Amino acid sequence: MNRMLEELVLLAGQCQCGHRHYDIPIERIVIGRDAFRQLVAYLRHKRYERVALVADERTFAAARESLCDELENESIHYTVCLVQPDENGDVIADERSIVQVLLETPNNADVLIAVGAGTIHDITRFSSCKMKIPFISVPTAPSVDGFTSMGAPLIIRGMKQTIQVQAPIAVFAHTDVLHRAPRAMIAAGFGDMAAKYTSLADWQFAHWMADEPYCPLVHQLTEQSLKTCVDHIDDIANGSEQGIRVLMDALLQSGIAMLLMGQSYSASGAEHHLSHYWEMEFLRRNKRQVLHGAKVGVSTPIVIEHYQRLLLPLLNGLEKRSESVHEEIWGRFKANAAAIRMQLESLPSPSRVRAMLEKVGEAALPEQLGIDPPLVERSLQEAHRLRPNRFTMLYFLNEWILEK
Ligand SMILES: NC(=O)C1=CN([C@@H]2O[C@H](COP(=O)(O)OP(=O)(O)OC[C@H]3O[C@@H](n4cnc5c(N)ncnc54)[C@H](O)[C@@H]3O)[C@@H](O)[C@H]2O)C=CC1
Ligand SMILES: O=C(CO)COP(=O)(O)O
Ligand code: NI
Repeated sequence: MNRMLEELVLLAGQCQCGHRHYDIPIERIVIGRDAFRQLVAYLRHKRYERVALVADERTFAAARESLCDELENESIHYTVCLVQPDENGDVIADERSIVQVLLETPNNADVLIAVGAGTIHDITRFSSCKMKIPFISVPTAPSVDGFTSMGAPLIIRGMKQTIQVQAPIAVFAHTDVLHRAPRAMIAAGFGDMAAKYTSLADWQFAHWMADEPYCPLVHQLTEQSLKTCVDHIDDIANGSEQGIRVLMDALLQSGIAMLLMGQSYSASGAEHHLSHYWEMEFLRRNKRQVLHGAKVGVSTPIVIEHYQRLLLPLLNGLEKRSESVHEEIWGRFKANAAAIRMQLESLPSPSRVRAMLEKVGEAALPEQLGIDPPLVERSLQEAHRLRPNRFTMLYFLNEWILEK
């Protein structure tokens, strides 16, 4: 794994895309049965004496025995902050959780350790950055690609917004812990990767249409992570050791791809915006949350269907510019029409994506997650507004083609 890290640092250093890539602050990535022993050796090497663990009740239970034994054997002093769930039993990366971590972390802590999945990482990532100390990642489930990124998607006053803060300085993933994670979380990890079909297409589109910063290397790294997951779908579906490892490698690599851009362009397109919209609506309705990867998994074929249904006819009638579309925007669309068509036609069919999701034990349709058709419809019309500076195909359709 560290070879992968070294290669990425080298590749990023040599990249000719013209954008300044963010430095990768991650010094070590360990995925294995001795991850916690190596974590303790790393803490010693860094001379960290005051360590603050951030977890929730479930994630702490998943890692406690092996992790705390190692820390205690080496007499490393640690405190534990167990982030409290909300009224529905969900731990949310919001103001309340952040304040709890800030209150319960000793002022002289040297480092925070996120012991959990996506939510605990985002709370820890944000809190540690504000405390001006580093954080270390201990993933308890291969459920998202956010462990190695620098963005923290937070719910602030009910709105899901992503704030760029910091990446971890090291990742220690214990394979036994990951292996014992609920199957739904492993399936969700696959869902977050399947979402890259549309996030990459949207990113490429935004670059063509609105000069959004773009890097072929970051695109390629993300695409490669997606491909490896698809190639090993049987292993992931079986939850085999090999499958978990492949999935975790892919999630970490996709996270580093985001980190290189300092933004989630490569990993989050309209399918993520739909998911964020649903998440905010569930919070408003006081409904139990649905896993992020499950939501972006089901939204991916919806977005593919939507794009192919609405954009292909536009591409077939390029001479008929509707009055509503700005001349320059239409000009760009026309100039890139062949590439956009190829992009749309190379996406897998919605039924193929749904079959993949079903294979890993993931929901294929939003209804299976309690997301009703009117909510899906509304999100297709409004979710692009959550990220108004991303020129996704959904943004293009809603702002220039459909609403006017
Ligand atoms: N920073 C970034 O770039 C990214 C951030 N995210 C964010 O991550 C969040 C979602 O994270 P998820 O990992 O999907 O869910 P999560 O972190 O909210 O965890 C879901 C539930 O699973 C439990 N859990 C975790 N590990 C467990 C284990 N080993 N055994 C039993 N229970 C366990 C947790 O306690 C929690 O109740 C979203 O807010 C999403 O926006 C997602 C992708 C990228
Ligand atoms: O979930 C993510 C990538 O998988 C991050 O996306 P956002 O930047 O939209 O929060
Ligand atoms: Ni995601």
